[in-house]
Amino acid sequence: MTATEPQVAALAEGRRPLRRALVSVFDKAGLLDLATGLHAAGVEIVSTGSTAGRIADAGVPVTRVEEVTGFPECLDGRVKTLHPRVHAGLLADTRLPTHTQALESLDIAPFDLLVVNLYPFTATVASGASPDDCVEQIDIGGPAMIRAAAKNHESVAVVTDPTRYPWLLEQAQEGGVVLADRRLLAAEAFRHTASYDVAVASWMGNVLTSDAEPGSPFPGWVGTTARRREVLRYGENPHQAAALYGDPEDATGIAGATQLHGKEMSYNNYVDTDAAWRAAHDHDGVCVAIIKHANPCGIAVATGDEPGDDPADDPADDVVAAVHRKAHACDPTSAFGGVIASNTEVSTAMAETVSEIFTEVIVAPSYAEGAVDVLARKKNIRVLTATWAPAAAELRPISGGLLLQQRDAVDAPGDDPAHWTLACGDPASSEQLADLAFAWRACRAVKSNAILLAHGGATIGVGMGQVNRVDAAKLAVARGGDRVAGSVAASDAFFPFPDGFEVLADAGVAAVVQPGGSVRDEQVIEAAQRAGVTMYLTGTRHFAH
Ligand SMILES: NC(=O)c1ncn([C@@H]2O[C@H](COP(=O)(O)O)[C@@H](O)[C@H]2O)c1NC=O
Repeated sequence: MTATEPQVAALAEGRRPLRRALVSVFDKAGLLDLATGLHAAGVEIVSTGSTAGRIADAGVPVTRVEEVTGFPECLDGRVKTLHPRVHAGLLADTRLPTHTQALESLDIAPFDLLVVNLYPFTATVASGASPDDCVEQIDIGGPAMIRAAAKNHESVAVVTDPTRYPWLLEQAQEGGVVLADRRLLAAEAFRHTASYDVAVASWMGNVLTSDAEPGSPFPGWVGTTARRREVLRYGENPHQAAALYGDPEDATGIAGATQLHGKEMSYNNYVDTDAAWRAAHDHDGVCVAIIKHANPCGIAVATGDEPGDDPADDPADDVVAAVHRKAHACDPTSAFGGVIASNTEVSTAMAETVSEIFTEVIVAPSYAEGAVDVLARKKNIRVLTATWAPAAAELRPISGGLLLQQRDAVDAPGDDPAHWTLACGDPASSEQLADLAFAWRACRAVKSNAILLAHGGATIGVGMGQVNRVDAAKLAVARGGDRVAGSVAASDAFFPFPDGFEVLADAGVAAVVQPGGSVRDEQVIEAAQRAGVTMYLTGTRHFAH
């Protein structure tokens, strides 16, 4: 038989012809178009159980895999393709005469194409299915075939993603798949089985059983996989290349945020937006956080005194706009070029104010009608919607390894003022207690050492990232200016000496909340007593490094 003109052209391009395909897919989307197209391109189709049934029902010729193996599918589908006649056909390197001779002597035809997608293990686990049902959805034969074909990409093209079918049919019509594409497909295939195995191994080691040490939530192994979502213009600095990774199908959190307007997100935008989003979700009720370089330059919450409650209020004003104004008033100088996060819908009134301020990013769960148009008056502001989906644990790379810790949620007993200990002074008034509770939650968003001053449900001075608590207190007081007298303060960790506290007392702070637990607590409390300052101890610490 002599080659046709298109076949000669295809061979000259290095295309490997597709003569025989094995198709075994759980997700049948696009299957009939694929089978019809492959058949039209002259490809012989071998297929499993219900995949073969669908193809045959569509009137496309198909060979059932049992006809190839001479062995029935058995054990409820646990054994279908796990047979030397399948795997020899997928693994024979047809460049090698010894392999082709072996196939001939065993009367096995090679496969040029494998199309497989796997049992939906992750979706089954997510559905809350029983352990037996989850185990049943661990695909064994599919990954075995994918790995075999991917290893043998010199001879076989392997497709695991149904979105590739139209492309595959084009290749079939053009005479086959070139080696460069077979290599790409093989890499995709191994990533696919690797991600699948990470999901199975994580479930087996964390849910079905656990090798964590007694009292510890951490398993003996962690696996994580991520795909490139976006190449960023540059990293933290212009000379650093950077990209965003994650699960492109996961629309949660800041990595999965939707951008409604503005320039592309930068590396620093992502870092700051994540910090802002987290800060805005550390509070119940309406909260707006403004972040710069991962530190707050203003956080505020609704206290019930905002516009909207009183009929005399300006109808064009509202709670979230007022909360944003309070947050912005903390440090307008630093808020220039900041990132704003609101844990509630952004109103047009808030959008009007924000549109007057140079802002890098604004993120919220939603925007009132017209609010995005108002924000979009500024060409560059990035406007995002996102969902709040905090991970239970956080990974941080260090040289030579990774640190893993539980997320620092503000839900410890010490985060509830009802569990605080009044160490000295008069019990705080209800307004002061509300401000102390707010300050305590807000200081979790500040890089240590953190001292945060608050009044009226808003930060008024933040001292962050200092290597001693005295300087953090001085910075907070300097930023608070004439608003400090009568305000309240929170310290993210204990005062090791009275000096840091004394900076606050000298500036007129009326009440302080801190974890306590220093060997010099007594001296610190005595200093508070002398100064007539109310001091509460939480017993909980909120370092953020
Ligand atoms: N056990 C086997 O030999 C086997 N071979 C292929 N599969 C899987 O069976 C599914 C297709 O089965 P069906 O054509 O019956 O719908 C595919 O998701 C494929 O990955 C198998 N099933 C699970 O391991």
